[in-house]
Amino acid sequence: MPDIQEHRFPDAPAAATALAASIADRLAAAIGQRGTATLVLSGGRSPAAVFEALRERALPWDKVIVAQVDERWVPADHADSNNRLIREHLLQGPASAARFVPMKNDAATAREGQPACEAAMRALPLPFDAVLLGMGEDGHTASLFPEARELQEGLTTQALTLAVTPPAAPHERMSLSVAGLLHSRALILQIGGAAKEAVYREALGTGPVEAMPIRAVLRQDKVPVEVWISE
Ligand SMILES: O=C1O[C@H](COP(=O)(O)O)[C@@H](O)[C@H](O)[C@H]1O
Repeated sequence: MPDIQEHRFPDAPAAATALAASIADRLAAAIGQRGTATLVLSGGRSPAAVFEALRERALPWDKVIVAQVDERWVPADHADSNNRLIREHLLQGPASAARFVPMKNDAATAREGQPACEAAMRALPLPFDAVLLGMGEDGHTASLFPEARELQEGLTTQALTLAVTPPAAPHERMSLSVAGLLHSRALILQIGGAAKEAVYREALGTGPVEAMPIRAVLRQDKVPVEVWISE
């Protein structure tokens, strides 16, 4: 089992503020030690408030590299684009000086775009300083979905990235693999609300990783995991 540290908050705004402060401290420390910091971000609904609190933090943003945990293969201005979420909620004001390395490229499909995406991720300083994860109520994290035909590949490949067609969610995706997620100094999992906390508690129990891919993060022993829970 990894070192799992839980942080609990009475509501989402309190969790977002505290999590943003913790991430900012981590980035500042990385910049102090290595000159740059690499922050790898999830999309979906959960992280917007964290992004908004984080962009208010005083950091040498030009030394921060922002990359993605996963991306829907849609144009950058699409409502479902994680790229758009990051640009609109984080990369504003002083934080716009950060270097953003999006996953999506010009290829027509995620499968065709994967080699260039892989090269772009491999060109980043490794290990990443922090990876912010979300989790769906089906136990998926990044775009590693239960029952996706690429799930085994995502769990076993040594490539950092893979293309995924979700079985029950829109858009072909690009996702970090488990190996990609574990190229990190810290994995930070956001859990909002009672339903997701129940899924997270279930994932801590026994059962196959394939049924709840978040277990691949919760069962490894290479990278410490922080779980930020809001009620
Ligand atoms: O599809 C995705 O889902 C997960 C969870 O999203 P949320 O909306 O339930 O917060 C997210 O972590 C991932 O980045 C996203 O592409």
